[in-house]
Amino acid sequence: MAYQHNETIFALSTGLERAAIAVMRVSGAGSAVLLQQLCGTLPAPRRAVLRRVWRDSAVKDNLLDEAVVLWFPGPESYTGEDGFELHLHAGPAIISAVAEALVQSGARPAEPGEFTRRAFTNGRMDLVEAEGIADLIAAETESQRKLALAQSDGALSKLYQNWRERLKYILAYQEALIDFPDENLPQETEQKLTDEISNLIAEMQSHLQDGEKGERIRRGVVFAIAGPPNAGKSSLLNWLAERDAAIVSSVEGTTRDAIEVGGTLAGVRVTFIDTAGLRETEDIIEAEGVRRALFHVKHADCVLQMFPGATIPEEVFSDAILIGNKADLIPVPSEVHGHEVIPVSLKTGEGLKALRHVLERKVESLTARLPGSAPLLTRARHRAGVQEAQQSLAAALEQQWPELRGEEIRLAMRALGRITGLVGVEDVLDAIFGQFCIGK
Ligand SMILES: Nc1nc2c(c(=O)[nH]1)N(C=O)[C@@H](CNc1ccc(C(=O)N[C@@H](CCC(=O)O)C(=O)O)cc1)CN2
Ligand SMILES: Nc1nc2c(ncn2[C@@H]2O[C@H](COP(=O)(O)OP(=O)(O)OP(=O)(O)O)[C@@H](O)[C@H]2O)c(=O)[nH]1
Ligand SMILES: [Mg+2]
Repeated sequence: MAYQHNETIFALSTGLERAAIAVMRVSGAGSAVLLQQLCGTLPAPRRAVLRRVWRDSAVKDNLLDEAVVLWFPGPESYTGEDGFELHLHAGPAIISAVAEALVQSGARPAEPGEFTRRAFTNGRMDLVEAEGIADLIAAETESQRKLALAQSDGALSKLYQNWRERLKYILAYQEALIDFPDENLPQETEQKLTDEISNLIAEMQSHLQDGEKGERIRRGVVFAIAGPPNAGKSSLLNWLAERDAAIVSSVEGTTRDAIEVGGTLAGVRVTFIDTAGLRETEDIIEAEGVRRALFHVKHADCVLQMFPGATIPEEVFSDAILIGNKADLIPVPSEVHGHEVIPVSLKTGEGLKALRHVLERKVESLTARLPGSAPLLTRARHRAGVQEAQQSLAAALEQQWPELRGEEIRLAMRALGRITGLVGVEDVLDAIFGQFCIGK
């Protein structure tokens, strides 16, 4: 898509559901003329004022609304361009009349993420911060909110920038080695460079090995509920979901499709997946259900492995919490193959409070961080970039020739620069900003 900066764009930046106030946001070079046309003289920068909004204020043609108006002259604005906001009464007729007036005066509706894309292009924020803003808008839980706020505020960007800056220094010394081969830099300096590269590799390693906590907080912790038919898996899902999400029946093999339900535990987004009862079966549809169940067992962050009463499972899945159900009917063993069992009854409710407690602790341990620890990795895109940088640095250490070593360091810098959007990112911008909502 050819990118036009001079076009003036507008969008409704508040939710589409019925609300009292609607914020119409405008950005671009034509903003001053547009605002004067609608509301008369320009208000003081960044001050909220009450104004009448006209289709054409000069001739007092067609009063559209009385609104709170904000004028944001560039570059001290969100996008870095001239812009303004109309805080309108949220009547659909008002919103469409104002939108029509804006279009008639040459503005066009913004594309998803276009305001933030302009902010990025105008150097108001980097790509990692822009992604943080998208996450902030999507955040549904406390942990998502905190993670996104730190990222949109530049904490993660600083980490990547710091690595890149340090590589720049290393490269400068490397270049000195290349340019003045005779004036051999002291052995000590060479050792320092090698040490610093090793330090960076180690720092990147600990960032990459954060147990995917950031990614988990973003997408949610996934629990798969698995076990033999009739164990009470769907009953458990319904209890967790607080609604009748899955069919419960005494017929073995009731559940076939995997049924996903979202929720919040300990301030963290979670997904519970109910699956088909695991057994050998001739029924091809049920067999497909079992195949899918095993897929979820393999990919979940934690398996809630359920068995009914005394029917002890032969194997315990890795990362599993063992739940012995139907404690009202049959005594449940307190451990299986050395693993602790949580006895519950989905019928009487016994043990469920203790189970919720165990799940909350599990979620906490899967996402917890030490206070003051380095920012978490949040996206596969960043992970790929850091991995690439780390591989280039490992290759740099292998190189004997300063020229080739310098080349590897440059590749590492490039990989980091792509994460924050400093270099070579045109190809990813459409994909990144296309995921934003309109009006952001
Ligand atoms: N009404 C309204 N609320 C909003 C936004 C908005 O655009 N409009 N935001 C949009 O995302 C967020 C706040 N972010 C903003 C970031 C920068 C500027 C801005 O004008 N910055 C100038 C001036 C700063 C100042 O007044 O000191 C600057 O940084 O130079 C405004 C909002 C959340 N709330
Ligand atoms: N007595 C008793 N019955 C239960 C309990 N939990 C579930 N049941 C019953 O056990 C039967 C099976 O429950 P489901 O939740 O459908 O079991 P499931 O594991 O999803 O079974 P499949 O989908 O066939 O794999 C139903 O009749 C439930 O009412 C319990 O704690 N005690
Ligand atoms: Mg079921």
